[in-house]
Amino acid sequence: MAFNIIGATLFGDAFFDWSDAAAYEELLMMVAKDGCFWASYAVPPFWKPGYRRGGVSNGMMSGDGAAEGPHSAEEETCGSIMGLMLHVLACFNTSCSCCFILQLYADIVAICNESSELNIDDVLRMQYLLATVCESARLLPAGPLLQRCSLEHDLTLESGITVPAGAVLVVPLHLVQMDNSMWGSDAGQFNPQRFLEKDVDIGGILHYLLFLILLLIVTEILAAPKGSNGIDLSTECAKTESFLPFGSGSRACVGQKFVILAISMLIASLLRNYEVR
Ligand code: HEM
Repeated sequence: MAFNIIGATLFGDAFFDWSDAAAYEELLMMVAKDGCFWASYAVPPFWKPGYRRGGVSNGMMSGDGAAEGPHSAEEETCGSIMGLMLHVLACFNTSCSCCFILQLYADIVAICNESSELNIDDVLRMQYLLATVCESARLLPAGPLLQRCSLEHDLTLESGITVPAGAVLVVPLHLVQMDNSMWGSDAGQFNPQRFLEKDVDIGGILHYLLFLILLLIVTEILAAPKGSNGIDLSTECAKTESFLPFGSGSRACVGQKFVILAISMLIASLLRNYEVR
């Protein structure tokens, strides 16, 4: 009810179809995001007339600065409820971000205390930092897809599907990297911790090519039974294969280790020297 009254007040029914569930959800997300953004600024609350007169326009508002009369007590109450809800959301997000940053900072400080100069070996020991960079690349891969094409031969996948020679196979990175069956029910959430759990090996990701060669040696040449060395190789491989911001296989990005280390080094240097607000 609160959303409908506020929505009708702010956006007008002419601008929005309230029976459209998907659009409604999108609107809620937009309001939530806007709410978090505006919550950090000293602007009048958006349910007050001054908010619109201030010329705020985000595409869904009329933005023409039309004069509003004083709002009713009901509208004010709904506005307060809405504001409270947005603040709870903002507090939750803020506390999550603080936790991540504090853990990162703790990781960096613990290692930097030992030496004054920050070097690659230090960064390689910052497991939480590396995990954070990997988790960012998982949720927001720089490229949306990978492509593969078998030029000469048809390719039969394990599932039995045959991809004809010459057909371009597109791998949608976002879908693979947010696959619940691979990453768990919280696949859509930012959680660097997942890379520190024992069945995901950051070293394996950083040294992916080496990892594949080792895997080949262990599983095929020596024909060692799976898990004989205490690690479930099929799980390791599957997890690593569902982490593809730098591609996979013989055509994987040659710069991937450099990139992860360079980003980690930059973040470590920044967080070590500056307080980020
Ligand atoms: C954030 C930075 C980067 C991202 C997200 C990225 C991502 C990728 C991706 C997705 C591929 C295709 C892999 C595949 O098809 O399996 C690729 C290929 C490649 N990348 Fe990167 N890359 C980055 C930075 C770099 C840097 C810094 C270098 C050089 C030092 C580099 C060198 C290459 C090369 C040479 C290939 C082609 C490899 C081949 O076809 O054999 N990349 N990269």
